[in-house]
Amino acid sequence: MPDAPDVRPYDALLLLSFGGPEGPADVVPFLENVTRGRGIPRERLAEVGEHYVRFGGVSPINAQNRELLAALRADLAGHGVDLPVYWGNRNWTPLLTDTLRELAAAGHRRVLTLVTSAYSSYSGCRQYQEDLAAAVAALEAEGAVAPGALRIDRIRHYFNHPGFVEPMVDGVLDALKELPEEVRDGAHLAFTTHSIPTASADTSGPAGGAYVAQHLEVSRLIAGAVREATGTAHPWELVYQSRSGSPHTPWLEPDICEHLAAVRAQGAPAVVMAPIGFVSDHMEVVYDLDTEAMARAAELGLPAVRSATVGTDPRFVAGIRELVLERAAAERGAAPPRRALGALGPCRDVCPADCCPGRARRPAPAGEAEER
Ligand SMILES: CC1=C(CCC(=O)O)c2cc3nc(cc4[nH]c(cc5[nH]c(cc1n2)c(C)c5CCC(=O)O)c(CCC(=O)O)c4C)C(CCC(=O)O)=C3C
Ligand SMILES: [Fe+2]
Repeated sequence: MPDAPDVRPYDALLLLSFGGPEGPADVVPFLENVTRGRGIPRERLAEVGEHYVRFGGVSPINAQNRELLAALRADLAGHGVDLPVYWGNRNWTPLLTDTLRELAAAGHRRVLTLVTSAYSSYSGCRQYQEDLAAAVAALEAEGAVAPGALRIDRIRHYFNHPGFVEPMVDGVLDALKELPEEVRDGAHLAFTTHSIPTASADTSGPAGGAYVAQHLEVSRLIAGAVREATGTAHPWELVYQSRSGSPHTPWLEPDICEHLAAVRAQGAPAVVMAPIGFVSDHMEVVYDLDTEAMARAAELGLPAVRSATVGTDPRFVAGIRELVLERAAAERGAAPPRRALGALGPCRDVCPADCCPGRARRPAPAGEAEER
């Protein structure tokens, strides 16, 4: 076996995710955790609660994270990477603070984090950093770690890493094959992601506008690769789903369901919905797309298929390993190769302090203001 890859300075890897209910009794407290202080209308909460209830009160997200955890552990072990992998969530058990307490008790002090969101936005990036800072502060306050002793970093955004994009290209190719042959070549590609308030989209990333720019880049990369593989230039568009918040606040549009009607009216013979905004088939995918948008497509008489998320695709898991080793090398002062597809280039390792602002400023982890 070749020498074990150098993971210094890190001594643990943390999978940080959203969390979801695991039974009917969890649904309301979970939604309360998600929406605390966020002014989500009651009707919207009741409606989203219904989506969970339809699935027996169980979100698929936790099982999917357990699978990702197992796949990561197997991949790291198979490549001699000596890093224990822990898992914690923002909104449901295992809660981040409990995971970090356990990890700290096991003696770990330099933690690298993988967040289950590939893009820059308040919800997908800064809010997770705030969660980490709050959890560390709680552990310091209870005396579980000395002040400043537990240091947590995050791997760079991976939306344009080949390990994320390539499995989705194959997913779209597979989805096209599921369509009846006579509508396949004319099929439109609808790349979908979570809608967010336009105000958050405008201020996302170091220079603003990163959320949409990054999704457009991934859409373009996938559409280009599909064209290369099939010889057909499928029309495509980036659209949004899972809008929440007050109807008076502008959120990114068009919604996938409106888009389906629009392309139907334009004469599209079929649609592939590609949920590029998500890393696994959690509730936003199985309800908002597979249930709601599919029903809309059926109503419109529009043949539609949904392509796969990356899930535990071995290329995605290997890509995470590569990003972990890349970041470790960078922390040791080396200049590792930083693979990224397309024109945007690799994201920086550490967000500037004014990146993806939320409503109220909360402290993010130490070192976030560093430029790299
Ligand atoms: C950008 C983004 C991602 C992708 C990045 C990432 O993965 O983080 C994401 C993921 C997810 N969102 C999820 C669930 C929910 N999101 C909500 C509410 C909101 N999401 C927002 C944005 C995002 N959300 C926003 C701006 C709100 C408004 C309230 C607020 O400003 O925070 C609500 C409240 C009810 C509602 O209004 O829908 C729920 C229940 C689940 C779990 C699914 C499961 O259980 O399987 C996942 C993975
Ligand atoms: Fe969400």
